[in-house]
Amino acid sequence: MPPVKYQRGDTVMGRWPGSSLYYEVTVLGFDTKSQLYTVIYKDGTELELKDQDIKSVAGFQTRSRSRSRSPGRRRSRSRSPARTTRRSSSRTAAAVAAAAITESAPSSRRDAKLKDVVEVTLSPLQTKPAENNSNNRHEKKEEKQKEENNTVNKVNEKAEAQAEDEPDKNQGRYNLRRRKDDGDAKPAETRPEQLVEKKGKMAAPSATILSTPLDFGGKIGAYFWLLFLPAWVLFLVLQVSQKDPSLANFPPPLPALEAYWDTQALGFVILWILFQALLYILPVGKLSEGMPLRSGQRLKYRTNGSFAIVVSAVAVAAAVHQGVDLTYIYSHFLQLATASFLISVLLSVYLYVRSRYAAPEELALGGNSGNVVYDFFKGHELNPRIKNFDLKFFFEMRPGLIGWCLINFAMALAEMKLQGLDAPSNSMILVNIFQLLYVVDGLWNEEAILTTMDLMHDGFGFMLAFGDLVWVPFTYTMQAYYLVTHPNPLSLPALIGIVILKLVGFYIFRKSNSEKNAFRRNPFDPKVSHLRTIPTATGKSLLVTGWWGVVRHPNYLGDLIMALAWSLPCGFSHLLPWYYMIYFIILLVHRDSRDMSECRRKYGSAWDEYCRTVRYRIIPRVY
Ligand SMILES: NC(=O)C1=CN([C@@H]2O[C@H](COP(=O)(O)OP(=O)(O)OC[C@H]3O[C@@H](n4cnc5c(N)ncnc54)[C@H](OP(=O)(O)O)[C@@H]3O)[C@@H](O)[C@H]2O)C=CC1
Ligand SMILES: CC(C)CCC[C@@H](C)[C@H]1CC=C2C3=C(CC[C@@]21C)[C@@]1(C)CC[C@H](O)C(C)(C)[C@@H]1CC3
Repeated sequence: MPPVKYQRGDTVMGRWPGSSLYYEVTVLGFDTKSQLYTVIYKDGTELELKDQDIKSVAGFQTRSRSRSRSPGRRRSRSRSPARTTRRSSSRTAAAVAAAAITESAPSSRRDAKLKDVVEVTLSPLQTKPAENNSNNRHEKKEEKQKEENNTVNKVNEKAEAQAEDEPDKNQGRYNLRRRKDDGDAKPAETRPEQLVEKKGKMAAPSATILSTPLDFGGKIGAYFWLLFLPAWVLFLVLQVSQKDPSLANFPPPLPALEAYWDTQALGFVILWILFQALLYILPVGKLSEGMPLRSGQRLKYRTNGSFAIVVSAVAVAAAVHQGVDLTYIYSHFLQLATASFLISVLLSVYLYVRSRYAAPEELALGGNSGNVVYDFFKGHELNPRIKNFDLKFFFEMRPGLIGWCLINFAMALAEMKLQGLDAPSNSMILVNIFQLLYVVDGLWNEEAILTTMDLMHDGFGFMLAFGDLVWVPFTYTMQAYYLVTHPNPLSLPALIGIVILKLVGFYIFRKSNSEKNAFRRNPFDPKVSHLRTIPTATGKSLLVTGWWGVVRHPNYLGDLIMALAWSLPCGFSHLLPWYYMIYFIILLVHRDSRDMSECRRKYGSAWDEYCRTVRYRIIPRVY
């Protein structure tokens, strides 16, 4: 094995893909497996380069002073992938990297240019594992399509682009591998000392595993959240079960210890999860491909969520028909929550233990700090699987999500029973239908979850396990639970107004999520190919018109409008049914800033350009 020439933190000259230009870069790490250096350009763009595409700074500085080309000339040789419009061209990745220096010339500059061209053209295709061949073909096609898509959008640049097209078209052939763009976001502003270096158990001896900066208050924060989140759910469950759940009755009295436990409740939760697991593994429905991983691999997911919810609904209806009293869920809410919590803890422990044996490329960079508690909380392994059974996907989309609808339905039955009604109240019907629509839509468009942050970037640990099994089913049902004993009759105009609000929110949410998903899957898709984009150095582009040109997270806007429509049917007597709305604002604002810094790290100046073009984050002209 050749020695590792450059060390983490070294400043060297890295070739810009598809050109003979070299820029000053900092080495972030070396992957012994792929034999590639991860380097960061001055504008924050990260790429993976081969050893022969890196040169020491010393030789360059002397030569470049006498031989630097004019920017115009430089541009005609190489088009920065992070450039789309004339306006942006001066600021983008390569251009911003102040230290752009032309290729060193061993004897004469012409020879050097020639040498470069030959070097690049003859560079062999990067060979990938045989089992990925079809995927690779797909990826290449997709990349080509992306490139074409970008070219179509660059109206102002047509002439310039023509002259520059060749290097980009050939990019797939160069051995200058692009930094993969799935989950390997590393901090643009990261200086080597900020990077966490860790040797994975199964890693080759010198493999450097990078981790993104800590989130959620770091290591101390992880302790806090581990204690706070279960305590908060307990508080909500106890508070909502009070006759008067107002803040005047805070804190709710703690029940005796034995009141938390019911073995039958644990049995029901386990049965429910197993039932959902059975539906998930049935060879029914589509097999969808996830986004490319750091290893280049694309996982396959069984996206049969609609099938699962339909079968679940039939099973529940059959059970009710057979005389099963679903109001048990209402009367044993605390015990069911405790049982689910226990399962989420056991699941998280299992996930953490198995993650210790995972290969480095299987780890989530966000949960790879080296601190046991933080990594346990945030999720260490990106896509834990038992054979083809994807644990993160399954738990995020099935038992808790479908369980949420089951609990809401049980609350409607409990309302009828306790209030002596023949049918649920209007408010209860609205809450049930609205949230059912949300879940059914999520399952119907299950494939779209594969391009969300959780699936692409976040590891599977306590946060998501608890979120999926406890948080979603036992706190998202707060409105329905509240309505069981706190009726809130709605006037017809109020009802119509709330329905309209929900539909508006749903429209924005669905359209924007589908637009991004369609674009990420195939930028050449006629549904999205007319949209303008900003290319980035990773090969992915960013939408700047359509929904993603209105605000940076149009899907969050739609989701928040829907959340408002879920709380309104409960009226204004108490704060508790508004809990979801308040929590959701905090969650989405935090998620937005997490995503902002991830994208800044991934896309460098292309992201800045996007933010300059699309100025507001979630609410147009407000935030
Ligand atoms: N009910 C609930 O409890 C929750 C619901 N949600 C909902 O789930 C859905 C998914 O949300 P979430 O996973 O947070 O994030 P998004 O689906 O918004 O995904 C963000 C990613 O989209 C890509 N992206 C960002 N901007 C652009 C652009 N201009 N063009 C193309 N791609 C872009 C980036 O990934 P890349 O470039 O790498 O592809 C970015 O990391 C949302 O609708 C949200 O409201 C989320 C959390 C909780
Ligand atoms: C416990 C923590 C404080 C927070 C945990 C957050 C999780 C509960 C959420 C993170 C992202 C989620 C998504 C959905 C449910 C909530 C969690 C898991 C989602 C499946 C709901 C249905 C939607 O249609 C969706 C877009 C598929 C959602 C994806 C994100």
